[in-house]
Amino acid sequence: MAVSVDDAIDLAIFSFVIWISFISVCTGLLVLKTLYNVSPLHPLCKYPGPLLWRASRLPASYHHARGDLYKYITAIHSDYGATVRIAPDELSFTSPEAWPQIYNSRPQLQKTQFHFPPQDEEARLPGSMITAPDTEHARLRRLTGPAFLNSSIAEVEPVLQHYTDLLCSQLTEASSEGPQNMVDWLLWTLNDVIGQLALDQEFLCLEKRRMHPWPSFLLSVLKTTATLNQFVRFGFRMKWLAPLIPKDKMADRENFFNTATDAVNQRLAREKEESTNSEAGSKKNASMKRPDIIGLMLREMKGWDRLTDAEITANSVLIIGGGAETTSTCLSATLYHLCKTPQVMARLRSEIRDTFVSPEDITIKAVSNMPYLKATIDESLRIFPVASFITPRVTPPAGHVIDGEVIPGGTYVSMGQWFMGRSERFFHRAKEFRPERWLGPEVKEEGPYGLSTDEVLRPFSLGPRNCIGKLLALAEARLVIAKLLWHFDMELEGGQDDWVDNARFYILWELQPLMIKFTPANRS
Ligand code: HEM
Repeated sequence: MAVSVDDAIDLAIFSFVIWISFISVCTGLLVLKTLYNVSPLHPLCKYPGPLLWRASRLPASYHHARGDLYKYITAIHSDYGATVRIAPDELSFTSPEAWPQIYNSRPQLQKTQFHFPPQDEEARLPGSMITAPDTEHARLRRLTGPAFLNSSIAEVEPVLQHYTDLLCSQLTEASSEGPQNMVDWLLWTLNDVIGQLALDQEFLCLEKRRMHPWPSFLLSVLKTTATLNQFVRFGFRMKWLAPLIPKDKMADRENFFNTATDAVNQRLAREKEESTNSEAGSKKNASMKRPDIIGLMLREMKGWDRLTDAEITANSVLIIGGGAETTSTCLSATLYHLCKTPQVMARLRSEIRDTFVSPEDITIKAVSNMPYLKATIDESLRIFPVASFITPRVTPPAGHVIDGEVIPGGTYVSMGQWFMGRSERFFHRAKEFRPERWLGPEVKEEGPYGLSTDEVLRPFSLGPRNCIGKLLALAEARLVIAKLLWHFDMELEGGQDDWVDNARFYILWELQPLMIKFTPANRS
């Protein structure tokens, strides 16, 4: 049937009116919602915060994607107080009492999923422990936890020693070429360690002085994720956003998952072979032929209570993503503050050089007994908390008491850790890098708030979903700092005053180059 010109015009006008009505209704609803967000009717109306942030999630999402959200949260706490509203449905707390109420309550508050790569429909691997729902998480954590105990770390010590020594010998060579970018060197070292521990792979980052494509890929994914997740927060589905991701990135992703899965499969096949060949048939002996986290995990699994191969792969990938960049950031920040504070550097150098006659004496056990070294790392995690913004939790529908107030259901809640670490409210002379504050005779120094230093901050979070790698991270950090200071004298190249200020936090940190001049230690 032929359509007349008049009919076509009517249809076009009708469509136009429908669209205009639709857009007007949506805009009207949006305006109403925005007005409601800042009205006295909103359940969070009594919590202060900048008008735009209370009205819409856009400012928080924008700054999250730019990597400077932590700075804005800090500024909002400075301007508006201890508990602030950083989005229509989100609060940030700074009262230390709120830590366990958010991160260690019974039952657990649900963890939000907006900070990690979303599980799309075509996900190649199951979720890892960091995103798993609580019930599943408990099982994953029970099966992987033993691989991160002090006794397990002692077993993988040869790997940590090997790469720390390699870092020192490579730096000895490179130091004659001029100042070195320690952000790179430390990333290379920690990636070499974690590649060996998590996937039994030699990444050869230190040897080739470059990042291995896998950790590079994971870091780039995390940065893109910080942006994509903001769209997901506004109701977009990951599969709608996928076409926006360049084809070569998708190919990298495919390649990454294939090679990671192959690596784990090879490692598991070797385990089976070694287990069969083992003279005594003892699984314990087989697992420990080459010390790594997979071997330690497998040793703990019994009968039906096991991780599937895909779960081992997913969690190994998580450990690569979370285990190297975190510790290397802590180490970069520690070196930066040491170089900026010569009296602290001198005291720590004396502690290390007076204790150890030769570098072979520097063991994980020995460095765990050095008070000033330990205090220096604690102080570094105070002034530059690697987890500046720990994943928010959501209050249950019936509400939840935090810091003496009933917080309405469905509210996102988190702690302003960056603000707390730098606040005169909690720490005397908070801007100074002063490890001495952690060295009280019996207890740690008491801050203005009346709490000892280690009660204010939780750099590794707390509760059942805290950092599984805390002991490993601290062992690595102490070992690397002790060996670097034993071998070298160090000096910053120029002031680099903006180094901290220029850092960006997505899910992990992106740091500016940290240029340091190294000279072999003067032992006269
Ligand atoms: C200075 C170094 C580190 C810091 C400050 C740190 C901090 C944290 C924090 C705050 C969390 C909780 C995240 C959340 O609630 O979303 C976490 C989780 C986690 N971290 Fe670390 N981390 C460090 C090093 C490591 C290392 C070396 C590893 C492994 C080798 C590791 C593996 C993990 C894993 C697997 C989780 C998830 C735990 C779970 O969900 O049960 N981290 N980390």
